[in-house]
Amino acid sequence: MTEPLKIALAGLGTVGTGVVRLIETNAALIARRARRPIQITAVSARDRSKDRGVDLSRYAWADDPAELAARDDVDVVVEMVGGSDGPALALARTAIAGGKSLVTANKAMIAHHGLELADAAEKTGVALKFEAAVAGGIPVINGMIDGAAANAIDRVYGILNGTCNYILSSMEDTGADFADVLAEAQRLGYAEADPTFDVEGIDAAHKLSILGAIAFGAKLDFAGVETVGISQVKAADIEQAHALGYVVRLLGMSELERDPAGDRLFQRVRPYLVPVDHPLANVDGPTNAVVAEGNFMGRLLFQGAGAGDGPTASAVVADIIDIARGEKGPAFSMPVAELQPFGKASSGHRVSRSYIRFIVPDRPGVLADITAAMRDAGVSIESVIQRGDPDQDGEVILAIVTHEGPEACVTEAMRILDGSDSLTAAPLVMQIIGE
Ligand SMILES: NC(=O)C1=CN([C@@H]2O[C@H](COP(=O)(O)OP(=O)(O)OC[C@H]3O[C@@H](n4cnc5c(N)ncnc54)[C@H](O)[C@@H]3O)[C@@H](O)[C@H]2O)C=CC1
Ligand SMILES: N[C@@H](CC=O)C(=O)O
Ligand code: NA
Repeated sequence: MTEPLKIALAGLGTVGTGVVRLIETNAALIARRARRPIQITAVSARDRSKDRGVDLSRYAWADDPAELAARDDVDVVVEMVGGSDGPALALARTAIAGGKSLVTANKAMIAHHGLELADAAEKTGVALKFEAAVAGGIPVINGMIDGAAANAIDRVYGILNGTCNYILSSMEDTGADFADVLAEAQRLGYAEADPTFDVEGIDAAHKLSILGAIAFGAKLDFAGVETVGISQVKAADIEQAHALGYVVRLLGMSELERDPAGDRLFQRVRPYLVPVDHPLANVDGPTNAVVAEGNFMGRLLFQGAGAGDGPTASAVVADIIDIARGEKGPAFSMPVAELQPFGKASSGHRVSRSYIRFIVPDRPGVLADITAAMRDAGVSIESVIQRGDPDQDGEVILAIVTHEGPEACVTEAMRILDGSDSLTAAPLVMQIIGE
């Protein structure tokens, strides 16, 4: 019998418990595919006595996850604790330095420290793998590194956060309140420990920066992602979008802008209006979808569960199986030293149609102030929609759809209106994506 691959699991929450259940349920199948058994030897979490619905009595227990990296009966450390720094990073560094391969689901840690960890893994000759960190159960990292390896990729974009997609599509279907849907996403195990990371777009930005590094061979640049979340999106925006033939989706968009003076990387996460007949418009619930455009393959669409215990565990165990088969390729598809430090492309010169929602007092002159700001900034208006009566505070929602034009002009119009007494809240701008 071939020697088993011995693994230690740090973190036994949604993902960690899913991994135990998957490895136990599919042990024989996994052993055949991995060409050797996968054996859990030790586990660690905060609370030993908690009932997780899985039997942990066969595995050694460590109160401190860092102890796992020092054990002789561990070949691979699997980090499912979370957090960009703290115990997760300490464990990752110690494991790699000690010659153990690392599998992690932690996009925050990879977005902040992935290059350092990948470099260390190259030096010690171990594997660093993080398929679960981007789009949960969808094999998008493997797909980009292996399946799309022959292509120059110019653009990669999609729905990268299951919690936000669950919130937006539930609000759309049921008219439910933002806070109630978020609480349900937390109960189902989709949300981050701090759900601000989900709703403010930070989690999607972590994933987008990782994806961009792999797709373009770029030096990972999380700080370069322009990030806006969904916390300002109101039920009225979703209704309005629907009336116009769109749905609202939080998208991550990453594009390599070719320029003889030096290519630049555009990275942005924000809510967009997506036409109802676009493939991303039908992506509902915690489902994620990633579109990659390559010069020979054309447009590739990956779609599947982006969050939750089973799908995420599936991605974690796929990485473990790859390691069992001897796969140790560079974490970001090429050695860290070869990744390109592209400059940051700004969004200002990008051309799009925009939806701009204002909350205004119900009095004469307000519309004139707004349209004057648009005129002065060079924004051409396609339609103005005021729906319904003023609410109990005497406020009215006013939505403007612009013609196609440079985004910098919309930004300038918002600057002119900043602090105006014709607005009672900051406006919300959402770009409208094309086909
Ligand atoms: N829940 C999901 O659908 C997905 C989660 N992820 C990532 O997987 C990782 C884990 O996520 P979840 O399982 O959802 O989190 P969770 O909160 O359900 O579980 C975290 C586990 O880590 C342990 N832990 C936390 N702090 C610790 C500490 N200081 N020392 C020892 N143990 C500690 C907890 O006891 C718990 O067992 C995170 O990096 C998350 O971003 C990735 C993809 C999907
Ligand atoms: N909180 C994340 C979990 C998976 O990455 C999400 O909602 O997508
Ligand atoms: Na994935």
